Amino acid sequence: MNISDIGEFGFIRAIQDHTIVTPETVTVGIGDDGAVYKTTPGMEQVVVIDTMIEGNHFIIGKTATWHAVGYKAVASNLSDIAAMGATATQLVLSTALIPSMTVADVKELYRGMKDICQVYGVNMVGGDTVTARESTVITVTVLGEIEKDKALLRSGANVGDVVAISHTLGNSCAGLDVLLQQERGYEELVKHHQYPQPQLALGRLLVSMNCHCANDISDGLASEANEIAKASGVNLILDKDKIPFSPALEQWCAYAKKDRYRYAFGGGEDYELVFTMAKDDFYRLKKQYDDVTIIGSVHPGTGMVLLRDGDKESPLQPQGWTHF
Ligand SMILES: Nc1ncnc2c1ncn2[C@@H]1O[C@H](COP(=O)(O)OP(=O)(O)O)[C@@H](O)[C@H]1O
Ligand SMILES: Cc1ncc(C[n+]2csc(CCOP(=O)(O)OP(=O)(O)O)c2C)c(N)n1
Ligand SMILES: [Mg+2]
Repeated sequence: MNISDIGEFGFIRAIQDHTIVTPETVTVGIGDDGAVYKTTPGMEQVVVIDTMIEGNHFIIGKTATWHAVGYKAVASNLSDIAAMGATATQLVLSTALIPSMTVADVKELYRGMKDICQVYGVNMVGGDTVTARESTVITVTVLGEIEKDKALLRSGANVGDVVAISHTLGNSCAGLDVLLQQERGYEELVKHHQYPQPQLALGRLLVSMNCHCANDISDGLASEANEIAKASGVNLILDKDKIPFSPALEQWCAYAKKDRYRYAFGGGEDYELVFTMAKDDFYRLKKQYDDVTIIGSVHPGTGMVLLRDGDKESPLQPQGWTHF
């Protein structure tokens, strides 16, 4: 059965179960002209949006399943919420779907979204449905909350801060290459590509540990580090040999003759956090959350990123994934 067989209202009926995870915050969910939800007194509201397009962001049967597409469409939004240091609360979305998409596939797409919403306590409170001619487009908006004046901004890096990242870089793009080249194995890399984990818990810890500045790594470290340098009006110096990689990525690079730095700087979709804070605060953080690594430092400057390789320093251009 296709979605054109059940119509728009049949479609909504098919997906509206299990959309509310924290009922105490939702007065009206799916089913009316608008959703009505409660906010926590004293908290500021945060809103983010991200779109995924078939062909550009995923190829069904080759780089993703519908379940993974749903999961990742929400994960990329939650990653932006994490980069602000906020908690996620509500979600609305717009789906442009091809009429010949099967009801089973749509249910898988929504199962992926509901699975990650369940993990992070986010309610799906509404959406919009239109038909697409050639490729599916999914736009998700997530709402979140943060204590007044505590949001982690790209503009907050201070001279003297360390620059650090969470976990390791490059796994998602390497996983994409594994899938596109139809190689076997490397499940860990493939999982990073299909099911990225938004760093919400770390974002909250960063807020509590006086972090000055954060950005999520959706377009590659080169691009995100340059955004911080520019927004903060400082220079970042990154040490090439301090960038951490997973053993799985190193194995893949050795096998496929790929450059791990190209993955880290320009790969994108890692959804790790890059952040800056005072060194003492970083070591306090490290005691509570070990999977963070110092990769550089913040210096007076005009908004550049310099990459230190041995005793050479050269500008790291903001090249990464862009849509144009
Ligand atoms: N089409 C658009 N219309 C309005 N604002 C936009 C548009 N695209 C991006 N922005 C805004 O520009 C800023 C920078 O976006 P970007 O660097 O792409 O963030 P991210 O990498 O987190 O998606 C954000 O505040 C974002 O909301
Ligand atoms: C089939 C396919 N080709 C290429 C990519 C790689 N890719 C697509 S979008 C993207 C960057 C992140 O997407 P964007 O929409 O810019 O996220 P944002 O920065 O807005 O969070 C990357 C690396 C992919 N995921 N799938
Ligand atoms: Mg964007």
